[in-house]
Amino acid sequence: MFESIAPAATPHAAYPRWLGDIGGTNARFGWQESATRPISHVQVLPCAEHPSLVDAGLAYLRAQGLSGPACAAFGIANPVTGDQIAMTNHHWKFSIEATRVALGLPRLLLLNDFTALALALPDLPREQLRQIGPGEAAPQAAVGLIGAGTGLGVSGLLPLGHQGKWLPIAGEGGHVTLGAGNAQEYAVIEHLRVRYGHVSAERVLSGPGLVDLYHALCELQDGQGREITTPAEVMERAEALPQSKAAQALEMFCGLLGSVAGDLALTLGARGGIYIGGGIVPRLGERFDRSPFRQRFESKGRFRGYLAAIPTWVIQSPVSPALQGASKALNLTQW
Ligand SMILES: Nc1ncnc2c1ncn2[C@@H]1O[C@H](COP(=O)(O)OP(=O)(O)OP(=O)(O)O)[C@@H](O)[C@H]1O
Repeated sequence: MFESIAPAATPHAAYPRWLGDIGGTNARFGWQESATRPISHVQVLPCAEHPSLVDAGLAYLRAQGLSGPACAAFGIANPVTGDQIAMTNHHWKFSIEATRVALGLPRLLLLNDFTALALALPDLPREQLRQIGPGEAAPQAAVGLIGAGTGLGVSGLLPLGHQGKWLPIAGEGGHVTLGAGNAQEYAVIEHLRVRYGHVSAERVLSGPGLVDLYHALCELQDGQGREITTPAEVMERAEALPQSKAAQALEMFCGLLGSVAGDLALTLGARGGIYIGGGIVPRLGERFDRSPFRQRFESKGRFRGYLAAIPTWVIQSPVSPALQGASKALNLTQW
């Protein structure tokens, strides 16, 4: 529990700061020299090219010629429930304390990557958001965050009183059970259930999930299409062949994302809006705007009107805003 989210005195406010956003595919690092300076030295390192987080971190510091951070905060695509981390969608496994020592850090804070991203939402410039559909944010209302990348990240912010303070959510909403909205989705989910047992939202709403969804549609139709093995290939084929199974997979992906985002909005009472992050949706560009996303977001029976009033935005920031959120987390006590 959070006892307080008031800004802490030093040493938590120490600089320079080393910031990280560690996903299942990419580790993004940045550096913040002082409270008044923007994050600089941003570099993306493919996780697969480094045997451990320590190796990736040291490679970053070497490449950028940086040393001696006063503290560090890394968002990571994982629950952070104690000292031991075993990444859900990558093989890195480590002790936070051993990592702190190996990197020579006076303080290392690890938090969920979408909790970090949620902390950055109130400061996101409007020009880095693209609204999908209608709706207007209610002031001082909860906001939701969902993002498909290697996995499916979910978080949000709950308003604390009326002083513009927010409580970020550290949950694992990507692993909720995925529900079907029509017979075709039901058939795909049933196909995946036979394979995985539990079909979480992430089993479909992620990069690997898009490939599995495409393969499920192939199996349920003509059995052709196994040569496609990456989400980028599914997207390319969908773009080239609008009647293809790849295009159907992408439509279904967007519709299911809308449905899960609508569930999140209902659960949180997120009348402040739903933000869409992660690496997949921004790559869809305007195709996402034309997709069934928004219709499925609103399609919740008697709550259609409630959802129609809630805005949905795609985050289109050039630099991962989770780095800013990680920096903000360092200013909060109890982290
Ligand atoms: N050109 C592309 N088109 C579609 N998908 C792509 C493309 N390039 C990469 N991807 C997919 O995007 C996903 C990575 O997204 P992102 O960069 O958000 O990941 P991440 O931050 O490392 O992951 P996460 O935080 O979800 O664990 C991977 O599944 C990858 O295959």
